Amino acid sequence: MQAIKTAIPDVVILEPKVFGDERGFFYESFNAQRFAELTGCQVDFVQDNHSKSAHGVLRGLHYQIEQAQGKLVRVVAGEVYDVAVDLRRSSPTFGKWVGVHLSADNKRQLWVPAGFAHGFVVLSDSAEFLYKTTDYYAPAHERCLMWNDPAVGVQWPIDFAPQLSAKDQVGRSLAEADLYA
Ligand SMILES: Cc1cn([C@H]2C[C@H](O)[C@@H](COP(=O)(O)OP(=O)(O)O[C@H]3O[C@H](C)C(=O)[C@H](O)[C@H]3O)O2)c(=O)[nH]c1=O
Repeated sequence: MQAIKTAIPDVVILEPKVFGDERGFFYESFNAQRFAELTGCQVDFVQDNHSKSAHGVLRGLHYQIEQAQGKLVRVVAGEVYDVAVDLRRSSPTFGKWVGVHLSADNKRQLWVPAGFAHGFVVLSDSAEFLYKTTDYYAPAHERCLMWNDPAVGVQWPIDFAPQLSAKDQVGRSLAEADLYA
């Protein structure tokens, strides 16, 4: 597993070492010691999530204002464009975003620490999205940052209107959103 830096120092792409042979492939999708070495974070993941979405679905941009979740995300079928937005007021990269293509083919993962809004749009016919979180789901604390706030300016690689849940259709702008310290 190796780490690839992004424009936001705390957000790290992890690229596993894949062992291929005539049977197929093997790779360690998570190793706590290696994760800590590569991210500098000592975390305990408490929940695994798995979602499947059709082409053009955009889930996000979500965060929990209390019980903030760090997320280690990956795609095991298809391809998504995955985005993290820094919502930490005290951060030098407050309001900045990073995006990365995650796919079953590239096997890349993205570490999104607590303090960020997170989401993705599906670029393949469908995508299966797996992720670990550092705190439990807390719906009362869930918030949604609008996916297309010009003040954030995420450059989603789509030329169509994404399919959004009712909740995601009424996301807040950065100016109105609840933020972290
Ligand atoms: C997130 C979550 C949801 N649920 C239930 C609540 C709903 O009945 C159903 C679908 O929830 P929702 O529409 O919020 O799912 P997503 O739109 O995929 O939400 C996720 O979207 C982006 C990608 C994120 O980063 C978050 O992890 C998460 O907010 O699953 C649970 O039971 N536990 C959970 O941890």
